[in-house]
Amino acid sequence: MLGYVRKNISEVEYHTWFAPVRPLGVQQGSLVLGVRNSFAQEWFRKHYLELLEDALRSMGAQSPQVSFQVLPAVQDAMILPQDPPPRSPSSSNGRSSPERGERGSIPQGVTDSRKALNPKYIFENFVVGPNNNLAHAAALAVAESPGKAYNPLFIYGDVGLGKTHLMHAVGHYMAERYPDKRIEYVSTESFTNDLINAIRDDKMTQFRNRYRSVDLLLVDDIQFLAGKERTQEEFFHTFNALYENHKQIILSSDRPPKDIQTLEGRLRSRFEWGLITDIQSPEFETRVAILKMNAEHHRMNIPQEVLELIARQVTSNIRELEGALMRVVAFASLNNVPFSRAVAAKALSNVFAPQEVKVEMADVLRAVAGHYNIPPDAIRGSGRVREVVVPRQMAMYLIRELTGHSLPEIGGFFGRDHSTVMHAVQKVTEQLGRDSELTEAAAFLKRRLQGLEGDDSSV
Ligand SMILES: Nc1ncnc2c1ncn2[C@@H]1O[C@H](COP(=O)(O)OP(=O)(O)OP(=O)(O)O)[C@@H](O)[C@H]1O
Repeated sequence: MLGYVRKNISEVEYHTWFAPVRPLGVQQGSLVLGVRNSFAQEWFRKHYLELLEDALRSMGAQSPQVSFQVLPAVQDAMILPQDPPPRSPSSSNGRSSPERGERGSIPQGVTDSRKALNPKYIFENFVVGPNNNLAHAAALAVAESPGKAYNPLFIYGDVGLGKTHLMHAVGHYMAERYPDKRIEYVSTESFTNDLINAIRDDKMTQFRNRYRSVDLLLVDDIQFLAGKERTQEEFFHTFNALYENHKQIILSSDRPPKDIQTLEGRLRSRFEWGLITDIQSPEFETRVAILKMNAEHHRMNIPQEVLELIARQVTSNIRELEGALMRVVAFASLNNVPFSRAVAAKALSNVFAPQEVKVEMADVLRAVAGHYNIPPDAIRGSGRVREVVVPRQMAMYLIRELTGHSLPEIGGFFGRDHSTVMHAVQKVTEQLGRDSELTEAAAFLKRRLQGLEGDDSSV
């Protein structure tokens, strides 16, 4: 549709109105397009409805219908990680951030995709750990001496480990220091698509102009070149043109060049000219640090133990890690409960295999105190009235059941000896099944401490 529209209106009009439009789906036979505000909605209805219907007709629709909806404003506070920049061919080929002919240094017919860089993906937001420190150091070196340090820089690693983030960071770094430099970020898919369009529309000169006149070329997911001969051929020439002019090239891939099947030998060897570096899955500490940074970034005070629980749950993909944090935040906020390990475990239980929450003695004490509505210190104190003795025995029993602590350790926690704990555990065990109130309390507290029950207090 966009192709049709673009041919029928001016470039400026196209970029002003159509670049921000998002397809929302089909409702009752009508294609629903998301627009930025009610003014745009009105404008589309008045000026572009017919054009859009014609576009659909040209694609074979019998009785095309198009309607417009205002896109909801993005609320920064609730949306934690920013989405990665659009990668689909229709939205990431540079059209979303065009400045054709508007900037002195950019030749006509050439896009400046600096704005396509995700603002979140900067060096300052990149947590360095043993898993990524080499890739990080290499990216920094390249950012400081583009075209000189390592060319090309080839970063590979599994999904969601920060390859795109590092590439964009170099882009931002360069854009800040050298505002006149041209930076192009493109996914291999978009590159391929642009090439296909250029061939079809007889615009190869513009295509070559665009890619061969940049100072920094960032190409994501280069493994998708596999099997695409024409794209490889064109990319080969782009690569050579840039390389010979000492322009920096950074490539990312999910595997090293030698493992990309059906990649032409001459391209493979070029990819190996510079530096090949990988990113591994982050260690536990790095995962916690990433979560902490994300929480702080959004001014959310999330206890360390909650971050640790999330970091234990998601071990390999950082995008998923950030998603898990977002789920926990949304869950706590929707249910209006404070962040706790139990809340986090509950929030994540639908997505990930339920995880054993490691229960600490202090957790049990707090939960029991909350349930019986007495201060924790009273439970650990020396009082002998029934109101504190029952909760104390319950707490000892639950600690014995849910933690790996020994009788003397539990005794130490309560300032008593191990025989007192043994007696308490026996007492509660005997009462279970006989005393319904105590049985229910034990079952409820157990579930809550293991994160299987809603958290209405301060577990
Ligand atoms: N070291 C890190 N510190 C902070 N955030 C990170 C780090 N690594 C990755 N992230 C975040 O994880 C998310 C996924 O990263 P990114 O998109 O760069 O992964 P990728 O390796 O390019 O994945 P794909 O293979 O899907 O393209 C992003 O939100 C990014 O900011």
